[in-house]
Amino acid sequence: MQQHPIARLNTTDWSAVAGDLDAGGRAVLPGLFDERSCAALAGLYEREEGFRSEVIMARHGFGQGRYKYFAHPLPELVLAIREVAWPYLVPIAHGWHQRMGLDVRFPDTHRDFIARCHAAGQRRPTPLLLDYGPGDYNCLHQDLYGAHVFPLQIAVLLSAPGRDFTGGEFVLTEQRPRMQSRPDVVPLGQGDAVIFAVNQRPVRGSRGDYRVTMRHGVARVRSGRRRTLGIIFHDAA
Ligand SMILES: O=C(O)CCC(=O)C(=O)O
Ligand SMILES: [Fe+2]
Repeated sequence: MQQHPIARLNTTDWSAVAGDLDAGGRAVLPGLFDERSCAALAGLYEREEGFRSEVIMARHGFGQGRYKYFAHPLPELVLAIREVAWPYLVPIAHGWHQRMGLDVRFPDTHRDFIARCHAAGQRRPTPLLLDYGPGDYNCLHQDLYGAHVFPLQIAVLLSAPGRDFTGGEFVLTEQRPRMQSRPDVVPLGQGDAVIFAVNQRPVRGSRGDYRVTMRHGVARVRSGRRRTLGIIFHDAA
């Protein structure tokens, strides 16, 4: 039997994750969700209750497709992932902040970070479910929702490529100083999670660290339906 997502987080090789994030601004956790967890989460999209809003992406020029932000109380699994992943991700975030010369440091618990967001007026939950049909896509973007930003986020692919949909690749771009953006397609299977940079990350150069700017998006879905769970650690203004 496959491990529960939380057990899977606790047995992850986080130094390997840190290495991947330092090398390329992203790390894949294969099979974070088993098929049952994927189906349970993806199936929530049709429900009326449990969400604070739905966004039709084309109306805002964000792409084509739709997404729903969860309302409080967040699904238990989403809450648990943020709380359990937090202490593993904070040292990585601190390493990046130190190398980028940013003063911000994060508290020991995610709960305390949320309290910080709330005190600054960032009170709306940001975890979301995304839903794409044939022809849909997600333009390159950054999930910044206010001054308080945790520099890493997680997306979990809930649908099975090849079986549920074709196309719809997860894409990152990296903008290096004075250079054009470099694309990075991240192959994901059903239940795989990708941890990636929200905004900037440090890269080691011959004369010390410099910053690159990351964006993420989704290539056109060719056929079928593709659903994703997005986990952002800061709340929104
Ligand atoms: O659907 C995806 O894979 C991308 C989702 C996304 O933009 C996010 O989780 O912030
Ligand atoms: Fe996003």
